[in-house]
Amino acid sequence: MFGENEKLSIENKDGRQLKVTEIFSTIQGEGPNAGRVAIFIRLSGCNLACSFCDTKFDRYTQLTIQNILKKVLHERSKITSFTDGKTLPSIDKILVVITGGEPFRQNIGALCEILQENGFEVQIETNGTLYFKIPDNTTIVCSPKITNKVYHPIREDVLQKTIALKFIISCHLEGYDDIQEIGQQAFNIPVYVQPMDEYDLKKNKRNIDKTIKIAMKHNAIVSIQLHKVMDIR
Ligand SMILES: Nc1nc2[nH]cc(C(=O)O)c2c(=O)[nH]1
Ligand code: SF4
Ligand SMILES: [Mg+2]
Repeated sequence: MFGENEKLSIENKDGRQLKVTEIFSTIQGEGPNAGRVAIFIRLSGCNLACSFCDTKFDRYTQLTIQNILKKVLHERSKITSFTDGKTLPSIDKILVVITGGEPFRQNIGALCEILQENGFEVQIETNGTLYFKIPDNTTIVCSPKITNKVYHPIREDVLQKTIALKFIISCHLEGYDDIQEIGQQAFNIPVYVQPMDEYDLKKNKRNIDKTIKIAMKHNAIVSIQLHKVMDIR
């Protein structure tokens, strides 16, 4: 959180066990799936240390993917407990979001597969700098980062599966003067702009104003962190 985490490199293993910080059900608060019921799997560690990072991900338990699935199924049983397991027809599949930290620091291919075999839709939140092979119908929301004025470009293999780009907009960090358009033209990916939460009302107001200006200029889509508005996880 706030750039105080140790930068960790990729763990090149078979992905049968993963370092997991938390598993919980909530409402996806950001990007194209905002508002959807979702089960979050937060994986531990990140290869970057952004000064504005709003997440704790150092703590972890090493879990087999079978145990992760068990916990996800338990969360699903809580969500569907009012409906005898049947959800509304509008909710085709329940969404599982794999985030971090940086989820592609670990080999998440087998986890995505087992989740999809069990009827879940899987979406990954990534900073776009790391990648492991994932099944075709897994989607990626990529939020590229700038640290110490350096832009970290999105990898080509990440872009191939990216359904939305999410730029975090701040008035107070150099390098966030405007959205980068990397990937937008070549891949025709929808662009979301989200005001950075700097835990300061005045700064946040300025970030919102700037986000709106950028949205207007680029015809981008504004993303507000819904979970923070609702004061949930
Ligand atoms: N509700 C909720 N939605 C989110 N969307 C992306 C999140 C993240 O931490 O990656 C997040 C999160 O932490 N909580
Ligand atoms: S890439 Fe995301 S999780 Fe990693 S330090 Fe930056 S904001 Fe935090
Ligand atoms: Mg978060």
